[in-house]
Amino acid sequence: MLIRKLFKFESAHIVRHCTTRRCSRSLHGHSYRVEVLIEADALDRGQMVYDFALLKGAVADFIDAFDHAVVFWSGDDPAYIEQCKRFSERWVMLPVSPSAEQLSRVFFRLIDAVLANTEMVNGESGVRLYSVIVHETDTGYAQCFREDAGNPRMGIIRLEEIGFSARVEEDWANPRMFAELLAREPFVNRSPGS
Ligand SMILES: Nc1nc2c(c(=O)[nH]1)N=C([C@H](O)[C@H](O)COP(=O)(O)OP(=O)(O)OP(=O)(O)O)CN2
Repeated sequence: MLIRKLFKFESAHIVRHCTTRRCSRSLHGHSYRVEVLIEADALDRGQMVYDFALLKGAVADFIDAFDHAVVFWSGDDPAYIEQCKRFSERWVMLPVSPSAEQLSRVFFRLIDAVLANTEMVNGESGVRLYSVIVHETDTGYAQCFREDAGNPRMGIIRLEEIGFSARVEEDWANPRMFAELLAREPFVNRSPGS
């Protein structure tokens, strides 16, 4: 069975080498919507695949990292990167260009790592990330499946190569969340309200 949770954020980017000049040469923003689809073949003690409330912790915070942030590719012009960091205290650096496709892969890698590192304490079983959909506009979206997230022909996404600004990390409930994820320290799946 599948469940789906919707998240929203607004952010700015440039997508180098895309076909339109507007997109590849001018900083512009989008109101993104992110659909996170999770599957399981069993239900927890609450008779749920995975309690929606549990997605309001680390998963929500990782997506919120992109909110009111400028998102750039580490392979972009160093002068542009320097100015992004200088004039925006909220920024996210990615090892891939911030197209909708790559954002869906980045979110897949992050959320998959969160779930893999999560200690399930309410009888959840076989909980797996199925897919992530990133809507860049009302009319265009990209959908990442597991085989896309790890596809080297689309670019390797190593979590250690993602960078969040200090301000972004300070805004998280746990500012050490990303460092702990990289260190494979376990998350406990309690919701923020419990
Ligand atoms: N496959 C992709 N195509 C495009 C992407 C992308 O990430 N993946 N991104 C862009 C730009 O970021 C652009 O700003 C959005 O493109 P577009 O849909 O053309 O934007 P509009 O505002 O014109 O949307 P309409 O709903 O069609 O008015 C370009 N392409």
